[in-house]
Amino acid sequence: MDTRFTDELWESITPIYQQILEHPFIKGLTDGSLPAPAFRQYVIQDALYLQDFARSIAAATAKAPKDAWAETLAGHARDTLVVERSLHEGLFKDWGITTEEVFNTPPSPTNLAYTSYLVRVAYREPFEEVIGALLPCYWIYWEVGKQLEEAGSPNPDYQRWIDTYASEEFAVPVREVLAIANEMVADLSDARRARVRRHFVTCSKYEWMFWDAAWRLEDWPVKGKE
Ligand SMILES: Cc1ncc(C[n+]2csc(CCO)c2C)c(N)n1
Repeated sequence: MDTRFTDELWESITPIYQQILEHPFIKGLTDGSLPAPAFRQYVIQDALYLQDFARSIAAATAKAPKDAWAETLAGHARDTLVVERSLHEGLFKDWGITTEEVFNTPPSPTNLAYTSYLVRVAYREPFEEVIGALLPCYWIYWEVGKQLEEAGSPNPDYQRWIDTYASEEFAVPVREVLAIANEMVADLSDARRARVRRHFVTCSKYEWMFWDAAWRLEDWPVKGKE
């Protein structure tokens, strides 16, 4: 498998990835210093994020030029809703929050910006650009999961989160989407590859911002009747 394209993509986000590893939210997962309200805000916002993420993969499925890719992506759209929800629902139960309350929570400004970007790319741009936008979500979580696994966490909730993303089970969809990314660029011009990379970099920044927003307990700076 020729991985030159995805190697190049990762190369373009190394400074962003370093800043993710150094972020106090990520450091706080392993040393246990992450305040519980920040983790809780993260998990609630993530449940909302996954609804739109799943729909963006479904849109990529509809645009896939090869049946094999459509088949893979259809499975990911389903698994996003089913598998990750199980991690979240266990936590909501422990915290005494109902799923209704979670889904009635307004998305934070950063969450809305990130998901709106994903959905916009998914609905109006060509297949390869949608994959470029979706890829950081898979890949960064896998790399972060593997990195944090070595250190572990004294907090069982944080350890469970780390275990989810460091697991071999989670590696399968990551490898599948990386393979699609490398295959899809075979006949693409440099200009079209550059557009894929642009989305990849933008969404990698949003991944940093998503953790940062929870860390800051980000809220809307003005209030309406919610
Ligand atoms: C903000 C945010 N970014 C990435 C993920 C991880 N993730 C969500 S869906 C999916 C694809 C496979 O189900 C992956 C890897 C997350 N949970 N939250």
